[in-house]
Amino acid sequence: MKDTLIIFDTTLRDGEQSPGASMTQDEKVRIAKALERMKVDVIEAGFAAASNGDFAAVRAVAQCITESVVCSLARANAADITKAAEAIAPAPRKRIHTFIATSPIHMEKKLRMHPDQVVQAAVGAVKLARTFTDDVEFSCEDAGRSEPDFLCRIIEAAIDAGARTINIPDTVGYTLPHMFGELIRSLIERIPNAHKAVFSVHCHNDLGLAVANSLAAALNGARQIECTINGLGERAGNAALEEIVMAIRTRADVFPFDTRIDTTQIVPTSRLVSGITGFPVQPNKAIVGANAFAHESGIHQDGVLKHRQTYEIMRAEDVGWSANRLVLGKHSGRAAFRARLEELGYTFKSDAELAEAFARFKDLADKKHEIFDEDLQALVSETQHAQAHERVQLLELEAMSKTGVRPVARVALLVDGQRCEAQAQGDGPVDAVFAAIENIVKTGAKLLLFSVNNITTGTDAQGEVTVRLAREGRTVNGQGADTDIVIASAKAYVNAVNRLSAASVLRAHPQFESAGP
Ligand SMILES: CC(=O)SCCNC(=O)CCNC(=O)[C@H](O)C(C)(C)COP(=O)(O)OP(=O)(O)OC[C@H]1O[C@@H](n2cnc3c(N)ncnc32)[C@H](O)[C@@H]1OP(=O)(O)O
Ligand SMILES: CC(C)C(=O)C(=O)O
Repeated sequence: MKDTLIIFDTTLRDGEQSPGASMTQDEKVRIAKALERMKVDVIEAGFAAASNGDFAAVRAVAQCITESVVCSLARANAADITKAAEAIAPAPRKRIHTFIATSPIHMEKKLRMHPDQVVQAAVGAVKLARTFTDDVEFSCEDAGRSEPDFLCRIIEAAIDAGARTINIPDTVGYTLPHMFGELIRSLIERIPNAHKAVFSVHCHNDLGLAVANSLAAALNGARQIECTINGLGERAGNAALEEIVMAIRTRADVFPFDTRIDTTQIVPTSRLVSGITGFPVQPNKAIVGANAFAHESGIHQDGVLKHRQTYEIMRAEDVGWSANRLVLGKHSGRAAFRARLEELGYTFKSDAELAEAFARFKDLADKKHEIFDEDLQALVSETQHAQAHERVQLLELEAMSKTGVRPVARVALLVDGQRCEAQAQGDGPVDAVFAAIENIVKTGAKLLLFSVNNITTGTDAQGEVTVRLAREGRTVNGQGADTDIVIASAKAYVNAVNRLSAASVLRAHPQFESAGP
């Protein structure tokens, strides 16, 4: 019988610390539900003391998650811990995760505390957290650059104070796998009460070693790994959940433990997180990249056709992709469309939602001869997202580009049920389209990012556009997909406008309220 490795997902907390990845409460709840479906053991829902919005989001997650443990991060002080306890209170299974830095540089330069004060703060924090829940985790921030003797001292004290999980973060991604593994092994061996706690690791990817360091730690006794979907996280990100889980599953001959993760949920969850944050997954990303199970060269294709395992170490279906190339086109019907999407892990909430997605699929099939899984996933997340927020809809778009003439665009939108039209010139067709939309919705928002990715290959590929808008301290990402990138851009802009509206920013904006013909 193998040990169980606890998967602690921090997409909603450390993942959200990726610059530009902030999520609304509703989006966090959708991600938390997907994580629960995937059977993640612990969901770090946020940092309750960070803001009222973070508090409300942690609470909303705590109200709807029943199987996974819901956790909030808290500094080692009473105010943060009390807020965390209040936010997670509705969850049937709850954890407070308190932390303080233990490296000489952090203690001296950042906290400006003597090591004795740091130990005292850690003990006080753990004791206070234990008055709210038995499930308390303590992290030694920047453990990767901390002195092992001091780590032993503070961890022993934290366990005595009641911590049941001890997390050893490599906060700045500085360690190397053999060193980090050795650190974990020696801590477990040297700390007399180590057997009373689960040892955990939280690795950052500054040198691209987060997954390798996490696995080295687990091979040396850690039994919890903290990770995020698509490896999102502060700076270069955290260890990617999908890589950790699939390395352990695929190399079961090496790892004396397994996780409880339902791996078929990996790809749908990755797509959901990418759609919500606006961070595209690079095509060659392990497990969840569009090319992760694609074979391009003849010798490889020949090998795979004769015997799949010649070039595949995992089955695409096991992580939520399809093994066979999807053959869906303009002659397909609703039943095949729905069945294919169900195989991909999507369910439709209503017949209306299915009908809308199917209509979009037919439009797309008219324009491109091959529809891939990624096209379908983009199409469905667009439909589901549109239904959640659609206050503004794109009805018509005409953009004109001609050498020597300033591009001009005309758009027609449906704003709260009213048809509105406008036209504008711009430096390019996309600029003109954005200006025309702004002439109607008048958000005054600042465009922070515009990026185009092709979802599949070929000149008839769908372009997936991400637009980031900022207004009154609120930043949102909008996404749109189409074979025509000007239309995809307009959809993305309208999507972002809807998100601003959903975030209440525009409700208070009189010009938006009065937008009309
Ligand atoms: C490694 C990590 O990922 S840790 C998590 C990082 N995540 C975040 O910081 C996101 C949420 N943070 C926030 O919203 C804000 O930083 C808040 C609300 C927590 C604090 O805001 P402010 O009170 O304005 O403080 P500010 O962020 O400027 O500075 C942090 C303060 O916390 C102290 N601090 C940092 N870590 C800890 C800790 N673990 N325990 C106790 N105090 C700490 C710092 O020394 C500093 O104190 P000082 O103001 O007395 O110098
Ligand atoms: C708070 C801890 C776990 C953290 O995020 C880090 O050290 O990177």
